[in-house]
Amino acid sequence: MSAMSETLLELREISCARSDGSLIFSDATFDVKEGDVLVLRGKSGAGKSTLLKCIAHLNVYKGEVLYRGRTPKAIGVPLFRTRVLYVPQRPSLLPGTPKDFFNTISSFSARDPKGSRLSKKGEQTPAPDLNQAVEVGRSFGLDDELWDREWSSLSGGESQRMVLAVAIGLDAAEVLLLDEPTSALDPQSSNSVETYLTSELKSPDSTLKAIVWITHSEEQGRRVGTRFVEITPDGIREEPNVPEV
Ligand SMILES: Nc1ncnc2c1ncn2[C@@H]1O[C@H](COP(=O)(O)OP(=O)(O)OP(=O)(O)O)[C@@H](O)[C@H]1O
Repeated sequence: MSAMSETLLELREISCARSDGSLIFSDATFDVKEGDVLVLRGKSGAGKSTLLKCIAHLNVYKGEVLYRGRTPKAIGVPLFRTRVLYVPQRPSLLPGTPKDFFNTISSFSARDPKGSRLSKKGEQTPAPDLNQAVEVGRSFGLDDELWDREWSSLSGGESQRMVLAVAIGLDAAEVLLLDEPTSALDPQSSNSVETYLTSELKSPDSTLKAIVWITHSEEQGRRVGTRFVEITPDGIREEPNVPEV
């Protein structure tokens, strides 16, 4: 293995405009390295969700995003999106069941147009396993039967945990882009999500290597974060690491 803290993402002068041409934010330039939990903060409407969607190539933007030194287009956008996975805050508009959703995304992850360049040397990328996602769901307190329910029939907190269980169970993402992942959860469920994600990140066998995490909770930010980036109208700045109290 090469040295620790490999660079996974490089953002270079990302800016994003509204349809009227006014800028939502500009000059987002930072790297995401292995082991980072980069907490993204800012007022409501500052552009946090928009920035995550730009990183995932789900929004039109100016500037450049590189994943392991390559552009999303060079990798193939559907595959790139499984490696750098945006996890929405509200999945309620999805059609079908969580199981359907898992299978649809699995098919993107299996479709690897550039062959083995992204997988570990000599290894075939294994097909995602629904059982693994169901396992993760159990650790978040989700009953197995929920996988066959329509998204629209799940509670806000159930669907929020379900989307996370899918994202982790796919076992394809090296970087998760989490958009207020526990906003609808009670403290206990929220804690199980935090614990699961941070221990996954520390496990050497895990595919997951870094997280960009939007939260409005200072406390949660302090519990999970290793780096802190704030979006303000004046620009995007990284804050010095606040020492543990
Ligand atoms: N599709 C869109 N069309 C027009 N404006 C948009 C669109 N998406 C986002 N915006 C605007 O871009 C700005 C940033 O929105 P965004 O959702 O990224 O903010 P946020 O920081 O994530 O906010 P919150 O904390 O409330 O979730 C807002 O002014 C929003 O109204």
